[in-house]
Amino acid sequence: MASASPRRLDLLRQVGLEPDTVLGAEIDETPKPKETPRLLAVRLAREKALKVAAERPDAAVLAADTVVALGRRILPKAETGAEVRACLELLSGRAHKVLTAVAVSGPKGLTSRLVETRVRFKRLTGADIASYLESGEGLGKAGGYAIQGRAGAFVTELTGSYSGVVGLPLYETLNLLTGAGLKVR
Ligand SMILES: Cc1cn([C@H]2C[C@H](O)[C@@H](COP(=O)(O)OP(=O)(O)OP(=O)(O)O)O2)c(=O)[nH]c1=O
Repeated sequence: MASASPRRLDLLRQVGLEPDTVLGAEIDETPKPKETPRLLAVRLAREKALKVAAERPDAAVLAADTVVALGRRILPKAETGAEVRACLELLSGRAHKVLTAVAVSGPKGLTSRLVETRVRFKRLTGADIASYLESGEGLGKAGGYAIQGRAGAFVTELTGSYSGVVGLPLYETLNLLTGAGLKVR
């Protein structure tokens, strides 16, 4: 598995899969000029899978990438409290999309899937944002929040894949692994 994300590993384990090796794939995640959120997610997932596949030519490699988008606007992976606040202010009271791409490099080559989930947040109060910032949970997360934590209480509607929002859409991942000729129990 080409991921340094403990959440992705937890999701795989949730369905009884245990990767032989877990290796982070460090790549440049900067969007290209005018790149759409969907194309960005797919490109990065594929690049992560290929990078680790080059290091481990005989292994099957699974990678994923999550991008949060408001229309065509890509929200950053929030690295500071100020970025978390800016993301939450944008997401408050509206619907956004979480795009997670999964890529598998296996015996049949490289394949990928894109999973799109629409998430609506309640209108956030100043107190909601302040206490979320204090929790620190939004740091390092695409779009500045993690649905599996306190921000779960901000969600009024979700259409798509919950596991996709957390970082690895399980139904599509299992299908992709099976389609790539890998045996998954
Ligand atoms: C929206 C959202 C994102 N996230 C996380 C999932 C991803 O780990 C992260 C998005 O960044 P990614 O670049 O997709 O992943 P990563 O850098 O954490 O891990 P790796 O590339 O090694 O696989 O945001 C949540 O945990 N919960 C959420 O609700």
